Amino acid sequence: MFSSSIVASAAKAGVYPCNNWSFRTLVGKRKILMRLRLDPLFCKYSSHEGKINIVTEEFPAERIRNFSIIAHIDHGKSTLADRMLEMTGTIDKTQDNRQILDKLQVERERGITVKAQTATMVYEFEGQQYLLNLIDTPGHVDFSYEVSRSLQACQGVILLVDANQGVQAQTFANFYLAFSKNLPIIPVLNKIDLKNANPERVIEQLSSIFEIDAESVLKVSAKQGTGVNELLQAVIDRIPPPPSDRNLPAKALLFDSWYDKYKGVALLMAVHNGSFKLGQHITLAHANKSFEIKEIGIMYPEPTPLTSLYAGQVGYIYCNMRSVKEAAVGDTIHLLSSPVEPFPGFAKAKPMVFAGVYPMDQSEHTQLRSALEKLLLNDPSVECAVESSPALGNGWRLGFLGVLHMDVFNQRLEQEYGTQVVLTAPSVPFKIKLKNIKSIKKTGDILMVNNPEKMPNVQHIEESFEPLVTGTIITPSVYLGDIIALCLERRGVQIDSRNIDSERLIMIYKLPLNEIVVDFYDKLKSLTSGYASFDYEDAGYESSNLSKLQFLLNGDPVEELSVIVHTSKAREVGKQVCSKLRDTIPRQQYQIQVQACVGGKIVAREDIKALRKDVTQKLKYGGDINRRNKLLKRQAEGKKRMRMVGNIEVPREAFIKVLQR
Ligand SMILES: Nc1nc2c(ncn2[C@@H]2O[C@H](COP(=O)(O)OP(=O)(O)OP(=O)(O)O)[C@@H](O)[C@H]2O)c(=O)[nH]1
Repeated sequence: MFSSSIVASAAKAGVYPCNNWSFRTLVGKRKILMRLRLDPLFCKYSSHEGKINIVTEEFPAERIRNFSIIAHIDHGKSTLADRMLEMTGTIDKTQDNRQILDKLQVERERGITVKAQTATMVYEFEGQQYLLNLIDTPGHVDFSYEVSRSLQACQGVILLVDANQGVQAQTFANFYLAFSKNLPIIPVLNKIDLKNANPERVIEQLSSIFEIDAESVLKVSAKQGTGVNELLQAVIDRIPPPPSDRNLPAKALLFDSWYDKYKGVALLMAVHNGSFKLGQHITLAHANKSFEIKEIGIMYPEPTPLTSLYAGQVGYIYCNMRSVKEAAVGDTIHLLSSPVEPFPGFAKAKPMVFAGVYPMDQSEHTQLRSALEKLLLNDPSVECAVESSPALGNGWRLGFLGVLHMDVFNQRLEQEYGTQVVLTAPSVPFKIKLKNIKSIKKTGDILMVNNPEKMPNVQHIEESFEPLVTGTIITPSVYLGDIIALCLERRGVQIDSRNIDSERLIMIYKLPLNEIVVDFYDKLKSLTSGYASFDYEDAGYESSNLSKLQFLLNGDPVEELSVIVHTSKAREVGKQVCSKLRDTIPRQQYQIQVQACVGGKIVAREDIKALRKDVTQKLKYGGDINRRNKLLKRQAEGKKRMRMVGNIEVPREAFIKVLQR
């Protein structure tokens, strides 16, 4: 039974429960007004002053606009989204709204968006109310899959450019992404309030690089709100309504999903045709199951329940889906009773770096698997396959879009699911052409090697290939010399270099992915005092002189430490890892030789001196027998955590330290 005061206050606010299921959730969470199911026609949302009515049925597709904000990192996308949400009364103006749509802890801590977020707003223009669905996207190249996925649910974009920094590498990449999808682009200069903003120079850049008409560029200060109203009007004027038909059978594109521990999987969808209503039975084109819609609503900006969603609208549903595997982004949602032609689906993300992920302790394997499944649902750009290692046990090999992506994923596992993992050093995917030898099953085949342990013997390799990228660097011209030297050191080949205005250059380089994946961007930033920006895209594979660098302890190979390197870098990398091993493997009762070798040839060596360790030494001259036994028992337990390499005990922690970056 619900308390009568709760029911009374709900009724006063003009909201009504639809069923007991929703009421129970509400009462449990004590967020009564936020969570109550609403009158079937009117959605009264009273979480802030100035209540507004959203009459979803009253918004035909002609009065709906779906758009994304795209830009280089830190050019102000999330701040602009804050102002738009304020101006449309979606969030309270009196609060200190800072990057409201950066909802994840990792986003707040790092000050970057890693996950595209959707928010619905109602905006009045020329006496008519419009429903605007905005998607705030990440700026960093490692999260570009989020941008391309978001663009599938939009009919246009706002391209934001910092009026001080001008066009940067991700402005370039994002412009072409939207351009290739034939989406209308509204060019907008942001931060015009800054003293050193130079809007005229940036407009010139936009015209010369993208052939954008100077007249079409808007100027705003997302921080102060200047020009944001005009921008909202331009969204209505310049972006077309979604092409949709209410009279056709219900059909929606699933473009994002997440896991709620109470309600299961949430599906974020763009409704193309027809409508979806609470209680209806739906299915997905690639899931062989039916689900009942238990909750349906819009992101306002938090999930806000309604009773239905209509063609052209963007919103979420909960349908008691528990298995994350059933919610593949790009899939088509339709009513069980009326099948539809499915959407073609999304192109899969192409991982650039791979790393092994293992539980800290094998007893946490099941917990980690469950956490991984849920996080993979929210980040479909990560590729996942099981693997095992003698030192680290059973785990997974994950493929990421870059090292920042990998770091963020690791941080999210810890913060959102409380799981601590061992993450091995990142490796890029190499291709190996095998020799035509009878003993090899797949003769002449090309083998994808994303784990150095799996690199075939040198005698079996006909040719090796490494992945390349086309890198775009935009920099003030004064740093030209330093950047050329850095790219040369990283085996880069210049393809193009030209001025984009009197002070700045754009340089295009072909670079091996292996050379840029870990620290290239950091080096570039420190060389140019943070003024250069960098973006890259896949540029296929090229034949390369690759070697598998192995590590030996007293002559025995330790496979999980192997790395694939360009032969010219084998000695340098070998030295680094050998000295790390020397510092992390505890001294034992005999000397240990740590060696790095390529194809049997030693390229680096360190020694760990012998040490006679007797844990009972302190008790030699008198001492309690019980204490002595206790110490011996503890030592025996410690040995269980050792990986034996020949007769050398290597503690698991040593592997973790060496394998981690
Ligand atoms: N002066 C000034 N600062 C702004 C303006 N807009 C944004 N900023 C600041 O620029 C910084 C980056 O803003 P964000 O909104 O996080 O940028 P973003 O593009 O969403 O960043 P990512 O999501 O990480 O790519 C913050 O410190 C903002 O306060 C503006 O109009 N004027």
